[in-house]
Amino acid sequence: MTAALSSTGLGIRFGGHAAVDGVTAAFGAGTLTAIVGPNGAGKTTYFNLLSGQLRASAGAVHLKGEDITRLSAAQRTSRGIGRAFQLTNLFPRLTVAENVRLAVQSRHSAGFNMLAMWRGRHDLIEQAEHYLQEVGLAHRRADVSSKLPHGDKRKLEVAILMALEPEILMFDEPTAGMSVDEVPVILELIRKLKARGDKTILLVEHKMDVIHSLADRIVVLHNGRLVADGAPAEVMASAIVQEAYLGVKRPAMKRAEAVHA
Ligand SMILES: Nc1ncnc2c1ncn2[C@@H]1O[C@H](COP(=O)(O)OP(=O)(O)OP(=O)(O)O)[C@@H](O)[C@H]1O
Repeated sequence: MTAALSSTGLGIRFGGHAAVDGVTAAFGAGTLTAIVGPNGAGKTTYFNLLSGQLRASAGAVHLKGEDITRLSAAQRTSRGIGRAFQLTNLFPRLTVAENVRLAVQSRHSAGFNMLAMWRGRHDLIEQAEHYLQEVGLAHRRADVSSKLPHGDKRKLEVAILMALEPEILMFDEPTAGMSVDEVPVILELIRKLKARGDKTILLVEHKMDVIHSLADRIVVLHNGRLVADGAPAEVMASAIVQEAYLGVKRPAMKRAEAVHA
């Protein structure tokens, strides 16, 4: 079966350094894959290559069989690749509701800049309200987004992503900087998206409990290379992961600590 999203020999060099080095992986529709690896392993760079923020110096990216390697990030978004950034896709001066409405609107019209068009479009307003309810931000609908606490900004980011209704959802450390009691809210949202069964979800994550509770599969990157790919239990038990990744937390793994640094 054709993968929803795949990379073949994907790579990029910064100067002489291969940040991502020949990564081949395929992500099936309805699956959630966690991308893990030590700091500097190339996870975010790999995400950037898949979503089009960076152009590959080698290899290809395919979306449902179509070669999208040369497409811009905006073209990939319009084809169904959605990514939650680290808060960079919020309009800080707009309210929470306006941010989500713009995302809904972008699916229904060409423009991002016509809040006036909302008059009379109760169907779109209701859709935006639905996503706000889903992420538990309805009570914040009139707040200016720049004034939100960090956790609420992350929830808003997820609401915006959901409102874009992408087929592929990419989350880069969605719970980073969140308080302990906020983390489950985001995890529940991702779990719900997964339960729909029609989304392909990629998640860069450091927290092992999060990975274990959500992932169908784990891809491990190390020094830009894919070093393991499989079911969570199998991958976490593999020697290469124990040494290269989990090793950073174990006293005997001085070498892995050096890699981590
Ligand atoms: N724009 C860039 N220019 C030069 N080097 C870069 C650039 N972006 C990333 N790198 C380098 O590429 C390597 C991979 O970085 P990347 O941020 O993808 O790792 P990561 O696995 O996401 O790390 P972390 O877990 O710390 O976020 C690192 O050595 C990093 O310094």
